[in-house]
Amino acid sequence: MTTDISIQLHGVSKQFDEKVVLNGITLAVPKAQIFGLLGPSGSGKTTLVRMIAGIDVPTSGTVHVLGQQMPQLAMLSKIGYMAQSDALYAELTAQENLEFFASLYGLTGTKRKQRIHDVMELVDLGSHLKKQISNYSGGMKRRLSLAISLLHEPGILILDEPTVGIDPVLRKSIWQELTNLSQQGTTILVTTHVMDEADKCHQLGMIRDGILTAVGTPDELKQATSSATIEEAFLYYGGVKQ
Ligand SMILES: Nc1ncnc2c1ncn2[C@@H]1O[C@H](COP(=O)(O)OP(=O)(O)OP(=O)(O)O)[C@@H](O)[C@H]1O
Repeated sequence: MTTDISIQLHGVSKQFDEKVVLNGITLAVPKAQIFGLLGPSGSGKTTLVRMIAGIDVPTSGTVHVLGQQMPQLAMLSKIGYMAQSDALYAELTAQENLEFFASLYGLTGTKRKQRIHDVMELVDLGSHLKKQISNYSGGMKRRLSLAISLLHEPGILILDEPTVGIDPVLRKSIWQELTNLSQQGTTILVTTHVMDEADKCHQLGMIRDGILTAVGTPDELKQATSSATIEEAFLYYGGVKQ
């Protein structure tokens, strides 16, 4: 495996009982790239990112992250994962949630304090640190989940629809930060339904019924489908446009 590939999948399939959800996915994501996964609801995006994060295992095929076969406990500290549903402790404050995750990642002392401050500023929740999560809105919970995934400065960031419920102004600054992180060497895998976000990715993978139907830069996918926009290309690969 070449060292400049951060995420490598070979023939990854996943079956739940009789149902084939992913079918033979082979994919390589280079280091420092923002790779977007696009596909209709139920096409298998979450199932795929969960296997890359090491939370689930393929029925067949292999997943390597930074050259290590997944799942692997030692990779926990190298991966930031933001799931679609927020994994937060509702009865605790934001600060207590952040401190819990920081301790999982071995962050202590001044460094922990600094990181908590930095990630909360980034998601514009700096003034809500002491608030109990049960009093957070849906969008605030999403932002806190994103902050937690960034806490330990992971080399691999896996974000499952990170900007759902986040207003356009903050969405823009979050994407600016994702671009900065990728420029500093972070590899980012993101699922999205938002087309202007898809356009900001270096490469896109289109998934339909568990099959990776196309991979390329936004411009390549537009050209290949004679589409003026990514939305049109998405509809083509999603099977809507004839
Ligand atoms: N644990 C499970 N057991 C059985 N079926 C499952 C399980 N997890 C996912 N599925 C099925 O796998 C398919 C793909 O689901 P997945 O959540 O990966 O899709 P998705 O592309 O992320 O959808 P969305 O965009 O709506 O989030 C769906 O039909 C779903 O019902």
